[in-house]
Amino acid sequence: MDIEKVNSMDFGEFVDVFGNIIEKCPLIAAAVWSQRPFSDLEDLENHFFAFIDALPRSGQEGILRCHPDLAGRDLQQGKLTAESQREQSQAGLTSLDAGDQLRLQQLNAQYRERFGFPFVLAARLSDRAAVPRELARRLHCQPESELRTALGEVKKIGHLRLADLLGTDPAKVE
Ligand SMILES: NC(=O)NC1=NC(=O)NC1=O
Repeated sequence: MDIEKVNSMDFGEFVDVFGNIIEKCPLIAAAVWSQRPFSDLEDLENHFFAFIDALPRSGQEGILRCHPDLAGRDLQQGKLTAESQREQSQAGLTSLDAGDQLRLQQLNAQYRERFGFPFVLAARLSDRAAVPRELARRLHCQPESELRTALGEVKKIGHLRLADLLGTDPAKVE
């Protein structure tokens, strides 16, 4: 998909295609649409990220709260979005043994208790051994820096989802 095609989309098509770049936050695509035309695919991505950066803290935390837990209830109940299902499956989270699953649930609960939002990590860049390790590490971070870290992960997830849609090379994950 090239940038001319993106710039030619009407509102409905744009939100249909890009509505889940940020998990369960189609509002962001709805807002970004009105900023077309985009000079290139990176410019499109930067508009998504700029929207997130411009939100008040409540909005940024709201984005994090729209993310399903890794190996959490939505995964167990088959309620994940297609993108999230693919990501969590690629990280090996769909085949954890009972012990690993319980440990992740406990860590997720501790993290949510401490920060007030769920632990978010780009699962496609991780694996079943690294997820609990990274969760346990970040559990001890300060709230301000952890919010920035978590939003950085939201952007990595968004970058990978955009790369899938646009057929671009996902290599540039800063
Ligand atoms: N809490 C999360 O980090 N969720 C997720 N990360 C992903 O990469 N996909 C998810 O659903």
